[in-house]
Amino acid sequence: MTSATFGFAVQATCGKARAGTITTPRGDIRTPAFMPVGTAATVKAMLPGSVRATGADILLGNTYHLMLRPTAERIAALGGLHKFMNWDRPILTDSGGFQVMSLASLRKMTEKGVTFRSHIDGSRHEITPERSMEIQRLLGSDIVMAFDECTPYPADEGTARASMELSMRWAQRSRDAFGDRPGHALFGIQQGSVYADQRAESASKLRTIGFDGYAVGGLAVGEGQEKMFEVLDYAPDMLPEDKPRYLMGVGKPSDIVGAVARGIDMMDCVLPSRSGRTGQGWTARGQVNLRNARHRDDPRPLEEGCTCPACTGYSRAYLHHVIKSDEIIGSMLLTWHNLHYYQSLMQGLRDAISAGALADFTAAFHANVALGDV
Ligand SMILES: CNc1nc2c(CC[C@H]3O[C@H](OC)[C@H](OC)[C@@H](OC)[C@@H]3OC)c3nc(N)[nH]c(=O)c3cc2[nH]1
Repeated sequence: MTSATFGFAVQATCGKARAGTITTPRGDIRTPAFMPVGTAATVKAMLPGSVRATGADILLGNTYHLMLRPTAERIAALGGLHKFMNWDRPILTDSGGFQVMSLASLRKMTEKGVTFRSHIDGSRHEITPERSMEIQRLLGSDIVMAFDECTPYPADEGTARASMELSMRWAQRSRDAFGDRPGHALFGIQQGSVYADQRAESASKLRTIGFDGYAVGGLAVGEGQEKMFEVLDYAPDMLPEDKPRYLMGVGKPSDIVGAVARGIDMMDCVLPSRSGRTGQGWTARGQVNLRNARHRDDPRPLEEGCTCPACTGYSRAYLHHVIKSDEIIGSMLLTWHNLHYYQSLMQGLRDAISAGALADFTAAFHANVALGDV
């Protein structure tokens, strides 16, 4: 299905959890959704067709990385990011602030924006809300993130407030610069660290500006799962219930299950792909380290019953061998399995919400993990 405009409809709820559909001109996104990370115009070790085969309806691109190499202007001249990376479904791009603060050197932040030196060649660059909107327009992304500052953790109340208020001024500038682009969405990003009053002020300011979707930012920055859930017990409720809610940078499978139960509709994380490249398999019974010698004679698949190419075509012994030998196929197979597992988890969550059975699903999820891998 496609739609000329950007829309969101909830089909079922179970407690605070929602099962819905985001409609875009490039296709529908089933929610709750997990979005694989395609930082430099590729989901590492995967072909786009493979990413789709895992069940992904949307993937992520990175403003910071792509503006530095090959540049947004070059991608635009070549027909935009979808054509460039051969992915014709929806793409969401982050606005660059988080990456600048985590990757670039010699950063200087002012009210205007952030100047920095590229981590690739040391060249000088500037990102402002206006420049971030321009880059994301040049890339052609379907869902554009407002330019914000992800408040570091921990932050005292004064620091958090100053950071949140700056991000809200940048949110207004992002909205003004984005303009009117039918079929494209602009998402605002709530900040306020772990302070409920600041989270409420941020949400109120974002609602006044008006966005097509709302992200919960400033989490998964070292606060730990307990503290993150404490904030998620109230922060998503402050955002409009008729718009998608996106929790940025999350997370482990148990993070995802807990976030969905608290009203989150979209998530992204490098974990399944990045850990796949280091030989870590994610399964219904927890994490499996394929580098461990215990697998070297094991003829069984990584996960019984999994229908991914790694589990239907290969043994643990083979996966152990190619990972220890640092063979490229090791990254390919484990990335594919992990993304397949994550998408299967999302399908299970969507089905459970639609059946009004999220509590049972959650209990079974934790019971399986507790069994551990054998
Ligand atoms: C991990 N905890 C985590 N990640 C946060 C990201 C970045 C998400 C970003 O995280 C990687 O970039 C580093 C991904 O690339 C490796 C990006 O995918 C393209 C992804 O973009 C949505 C945040 N981004 C913004 N703009 N604002 C945030 O408050 C925020 C919070 C995060 N917590």
